[in-house]
Amino acid sequence: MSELQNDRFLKALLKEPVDRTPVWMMRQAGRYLPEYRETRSQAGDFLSLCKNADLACEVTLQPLDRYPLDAAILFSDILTVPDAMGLGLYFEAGEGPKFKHTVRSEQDLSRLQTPKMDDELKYVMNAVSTIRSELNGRVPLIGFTGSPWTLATYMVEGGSSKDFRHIKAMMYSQPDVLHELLSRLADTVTDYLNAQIDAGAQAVQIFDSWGGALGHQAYLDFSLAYMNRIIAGLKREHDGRKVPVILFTKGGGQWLEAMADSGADALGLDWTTSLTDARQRVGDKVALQGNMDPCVLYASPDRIRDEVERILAEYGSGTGHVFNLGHGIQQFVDPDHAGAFVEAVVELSPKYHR
Ligand SMILES: Cc1c2[nH]c(c1CCC(=O)O)Cc1[nH]c(c(CCC(=O)O)c1C)Cc1[nH]c(c(CCC(=O)O)c1C)Cc1[nH]c(c(C)c1CCC(=O)O)C2
Repeated sequence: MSELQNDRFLKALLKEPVDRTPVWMMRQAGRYLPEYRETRSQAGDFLSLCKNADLACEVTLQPLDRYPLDAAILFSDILTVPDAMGLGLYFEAGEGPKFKHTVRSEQDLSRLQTPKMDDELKYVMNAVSTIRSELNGRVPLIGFTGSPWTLATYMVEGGSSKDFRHIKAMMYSQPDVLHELLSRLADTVTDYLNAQIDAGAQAVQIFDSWGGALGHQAYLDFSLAYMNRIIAGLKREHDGRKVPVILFTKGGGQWLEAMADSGADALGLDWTTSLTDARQRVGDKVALQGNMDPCVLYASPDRIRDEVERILAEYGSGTGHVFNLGHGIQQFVDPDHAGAFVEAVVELSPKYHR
């Protein structure tokens, strides 16, 4: 495996000095790029694209060919895990993900399969190793998983949800069933991330997209507790180098202190939290990733640049910041605006590292 040519992303996550602030975008490979839409139509549909290592690799690299990004992220989806547990994932045009089967009872739980990383989920590991070899050391590759809580929301609701009524009803009236589901997910997801690390992932991110929908105590008991368990079970080294872990709870700004005790190296922040406050609260323990509102990319390149400058100043000088959006880039963004964002970070950030 060839030497890493650009390691400022890994260094910033470990709070080692860097020459400028590293930058990548959540969902950087996706529908806002015409070349992505082209490759997806070649694959037939989104899931076939995820399951074809060569095409998944191709779309992973597309944003890197356009922009000076400091990391690549595996092209896949968090819902590959519940799919491999037997729930039958499919995508309805314009409606997002759906499952053929849901998990709402003890009996549903007993039907769940325990997927093997070298069988049902082998295609993900093939994508990781194909991407690593194709990247050839340009930038590090990020692996990822959904958090147990976030995966469970899709498994219990049967798809996306606004109110989370089935899973919250379960949480309040059958907490043991939900704990059992979360526990099974924590074990599977720990294996899943370790298999990605073995296959070549150089950092991993846990996406807890819906942790912010929980009450204070419920977040600690039903989301964070299981993420703590995962992090404790991860192989944290590969090829003699530390594999940093990023924990991202969308809407989790109020729990940063508790999240900083999870063992994660970095916390992902959405745009509702100030980087100055976050750094004061937990900056001695963890690095911070974020946190521009993805909708800023609908504004002009000049306005985007101003916002990048504001966020760089909000974090302040020194390492420990990975620039990102506060959530995934949206499909209607102009690719040139995404370029203006990345270039602004590249151009404006060196003065914070002198
Ligand atoms: C909740 C969640 C999902 N998937 C994911 C999350 C957590 C992050 C978040 O909060 O956004 C994570 C994800 N999904 C995708 C990636 C790829 C890596 C990346 O570039 O960041 C990652 C890291 C590709 C994708 N995953 C999906 C697409 C769009 C599929 C298409 O091509 O039509 C992509 C590029 C599909 C997907 N997958 C999921 C939904 C709700 C949807 C449909 C949403 C929509 O329609 O915009 C579940």
